[in-house]
Amino acid sequence: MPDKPIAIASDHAGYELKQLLGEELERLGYQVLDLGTDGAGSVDYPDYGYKLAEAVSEGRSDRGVVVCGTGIGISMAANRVPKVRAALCHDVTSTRLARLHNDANVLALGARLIGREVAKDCLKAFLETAFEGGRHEKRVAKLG
Ligand SMILES: O=C(CO)[C@H](O)[C@H](O)[C@H](O)COP(=O)(O)O
Repeated sequence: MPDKPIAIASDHAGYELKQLLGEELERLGYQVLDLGTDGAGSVDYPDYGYKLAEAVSEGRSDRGVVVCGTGIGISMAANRVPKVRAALCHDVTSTRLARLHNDANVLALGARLIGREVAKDCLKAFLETAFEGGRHEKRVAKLG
């Protein structure tokens, strides 16, 4: 298990799935850093995308999960923060490849697009798949 917690954040559209994934993380034995939102009331996804990305960029967490309705807006926000590589994934294959090839440190999910079981499978793949390195090292380095 990592020393640092897994950070999670969402807007209102992703709130329910974020809660579910937080519970799943705890069930799997991970520490969780929940950065909100804290209910189903309408909020703005950039606020939570930035908040989580800053926690990863500053080293308070090595991995994070962000959720909004589609995963698009919150991943756009997260990717504006230095050292963050957020990958919007819809299935286990894209999630595995985001780790293997891109060394993604943030998983973005769309709560209105994927089911709960797929989301949990993506979460597990995100946490359990190592970066492949090799030819991918210099490409990831070019992302800054
Ligand atoms: O940012 C998004 C789209 O890229 C998210 O899906 C938001 O959750 C969505 O836009 C929120 O929509 P709502 O109608 O305000 O619930």
